Amino acid sequence: MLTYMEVHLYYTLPVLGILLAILRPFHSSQDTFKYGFLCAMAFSTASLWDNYIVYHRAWWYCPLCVTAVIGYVPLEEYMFFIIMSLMTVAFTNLVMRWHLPSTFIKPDAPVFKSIIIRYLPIAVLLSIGVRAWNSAVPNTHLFYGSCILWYTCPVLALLWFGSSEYICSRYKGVLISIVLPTIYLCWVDKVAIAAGTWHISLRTSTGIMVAPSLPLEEFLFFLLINVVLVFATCAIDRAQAILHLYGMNAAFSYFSFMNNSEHVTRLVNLTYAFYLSDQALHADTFHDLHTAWRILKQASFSFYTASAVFPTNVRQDLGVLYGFCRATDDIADDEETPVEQRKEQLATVRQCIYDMFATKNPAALDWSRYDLPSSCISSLRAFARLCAPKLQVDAVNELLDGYEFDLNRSTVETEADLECYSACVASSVGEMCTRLMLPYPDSWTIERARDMGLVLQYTNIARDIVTDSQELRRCYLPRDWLSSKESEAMTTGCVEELGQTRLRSLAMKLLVGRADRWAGQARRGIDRLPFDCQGGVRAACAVYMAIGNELIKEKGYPKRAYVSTSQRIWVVLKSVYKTSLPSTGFLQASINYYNTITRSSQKNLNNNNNSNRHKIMKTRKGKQRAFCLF
Ligand SMILES: CC(C)=CCC/C(C)=C/CC/C(C)=C/CC/C(C)=C/[C@@H]1[C@@H](COP(=O)(O)OP(=O)(O)O)[C@]1(C)CC/C=C(\C)CC/C=C(\C)CCC=C(C)C
Repeated sequence: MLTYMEVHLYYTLPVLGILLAILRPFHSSQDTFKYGFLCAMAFSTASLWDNYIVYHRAWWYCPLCVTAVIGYVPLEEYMFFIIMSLMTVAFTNLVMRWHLPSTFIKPDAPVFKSIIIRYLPIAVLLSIGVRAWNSAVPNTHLFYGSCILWYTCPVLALLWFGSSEYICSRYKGVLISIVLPTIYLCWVDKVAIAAGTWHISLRTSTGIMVAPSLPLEEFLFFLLINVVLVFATCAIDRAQAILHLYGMNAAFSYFSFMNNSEHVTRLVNLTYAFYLSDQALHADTFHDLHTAWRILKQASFSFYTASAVFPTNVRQDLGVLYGFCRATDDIADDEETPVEQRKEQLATVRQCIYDMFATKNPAALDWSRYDLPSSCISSLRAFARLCAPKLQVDAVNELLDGYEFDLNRSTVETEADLECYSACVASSVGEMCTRLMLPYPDSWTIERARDMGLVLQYTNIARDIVTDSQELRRCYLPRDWLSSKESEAMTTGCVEELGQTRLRSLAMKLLVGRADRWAGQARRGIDRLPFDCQGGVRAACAVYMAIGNELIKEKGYPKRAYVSTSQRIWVVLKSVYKTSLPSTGFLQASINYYNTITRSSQKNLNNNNNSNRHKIMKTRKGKQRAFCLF
């Protein structure tokens, strides 16, 4: 015999535990609201419904298999409402969280098609619900099945009203999220019925079996309840995305809303966003967001991969910030556009930023005033809407100063110049990222974020020594690290003249000799970020650091160190689950490199480099400080 509690202990709770463990690092306050709201709705409605059908003997349980009965229903059944809701919603999150909800909202879809998609199924569902209500006569064969239909169809009609197009856009994820939990729960049901834990009355059901010991009504129950849960998850994701995009960012501590009318307002906003059809939303708002998101997806697989780990709202903001940074960086870097024109465009961006931070409603600027490429205007509009209200203008202007340094092809003469340039283009980004994640960051945390920017920028430069020279005729290495002949080779694209060993030593000087100064302290800053953002930042930075790791593991010096997709995903998962990170490999690679260069003859290196490198390495003799980011 199998008790109902054993059904939970052997079949439902282990699966739920595994799902929640997998999702733990990705859990956000939005998820807390989703789980809490859907469990509360499922528990409250299912408790009443289940007591009604057990009262009419549609199914019953073996008295020896339950620990207690509340009303007409066993305690374990009430537990099942919560467990099933959590299981299906968690699985849906696992399947669908990797794509940004806003990218599935399409305000420019044809209105007529939208009306048909939205209202025709609603009419069908409501008519089924009414007919089922009339057919649900106790002690008849249609009673149980009809009760399932009148319980679920009206809810499905409501959910379809609030998210039909979104669900259609995500049909693959929706189908997977419905089918797999349904199959599993039907199997558990079959096992329990075969074991005699509970029994479905033939008096109130059709007697049609979908599989041995699995009545049609049970299959219908699990299928439709899972459809409700998945549709509800989609509806909440869509509504939250709309709220965030329109600045009505719903704080998800709804459970405290009783003592704060602001949260009631936000709950009302969430309901209003649920009610809005895609066509009622501004097409430009979503077009700008999709443009920024496409820039991230196409320009940096490292950051795009890592972005999937962040909570949805933060992910969206970081993606828009990336789109702004990339679109404006491309203005400075676009060699096909005359320098003077690029300088004018950069001045226009500065003016736009000035206007943006000078007004209370940055999204309402007159964008026709700014003569910039359309993708740049889109990125700026999305930036104005989602990022500007949370940022300080100084960091944005600092970034533009870095672009101006590049545009003027200013040279990096000393390490101080390199650090200053890197602070402009990377520390500013670290500061902006932090302000998007942490509404009121303290100055210490901001400084650590700025340090992290330096770490990534130095990695970037170490990776791009060859491509910067060959493609941009640029050299970001301090001139006082190089001989005049080497500087000449770098700025004329003849970087290969330096030789592999020299290039490696320069890269190592950047990574192990400089970047690691900031890496350790930057790490402590991550602990100050919101918990649901820490994994993402660790992942974003670790993916980037893996580039440096690859650089050091190479025998020669690669044209551009590359981390494979599978390796990026592995690094992200390692970072997120907080196991040992690439720095272990990085540490080992640095130790190997140190042993190699101290053991092997250094005759082929010039004296200048020798003294510098030995000076750097001497400080580490016996205590190989590696580039330990985490
Ligand atoms: C997860 C996610 C989407 C993060 C977005 C981060 C972001 C907004 C990056 C902007 C990158 C960018 C294009 C900046 C313009 C200037 C520039 C090129 C900077 C260099 C970046 C290289 O980016 P990418 O690899 O895409 O470009 P290339 O292919 O090399 O041309 C930089 C190396 C700077 C990157 C600096 C950061 C991302 C800041 C890191 C700091 C944090 C995330 C803050 C951490 C917080 C604490 C408290 C430690």
